[in-house]
Amino acid sequence: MPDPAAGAGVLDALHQVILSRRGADPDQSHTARLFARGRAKIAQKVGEEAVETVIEGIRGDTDKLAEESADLLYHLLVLWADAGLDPARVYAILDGRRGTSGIVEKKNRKLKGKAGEADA
Ligand SMILES: N=c1c2ncn([C@@H]3O[C@H](COP(=O)(O)OP(=O)(O)OP(=O)(O)O)[C@@H](O)[C@H]3O)c2ncn1[C@@H]1O[C@H](COP(=O)(O)O)[C@@H](O)[C@H]1O
Repeated sequence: MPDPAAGAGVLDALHQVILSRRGADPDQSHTARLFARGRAKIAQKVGEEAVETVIEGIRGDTDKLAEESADLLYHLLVLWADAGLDPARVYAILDGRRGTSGIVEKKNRKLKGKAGEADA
């Protein structure tokens, strides 16, 4: 039964389940099947789910957008696990950006790029 009050902790719980599927039977676990098919296939699935999410976002059906977003997040977590990326690193990056406007961040990135060109 889905918990309507479930928060982002769901992602941590899912990450743990995904890690537990490494080396599991691909006939019993979809995650194990993805791991067995390899990084390129997992990445392809992330791309497909991203496109489906974009389509539902444009259509504006929030039920379908929520479903596709869940598929996207699941496959993204599988990709992170396969690549050995701890989700905490992504969360730390997001957390580090808190309070910095995206517009300011983009300007700083451009300035850093120009400084790098001048150094070269
Ligand atoms: N959140 C998900 C989740 N979201 C989507 N999917 C599966 O992803 C698959 C997507 O189907 P598609 O036809 O798009 O992809 P495909 O079967 O790889 O086929 P092709 O693209 O190759 O044609 C479906 O089988 C979905 O069930 C998921 N499978 C698992 N989880 C979570 O992972 C946990 C562990 O699952 P298992 O590893 O299967 O035990 C589950 O308890 C869930 O919490």
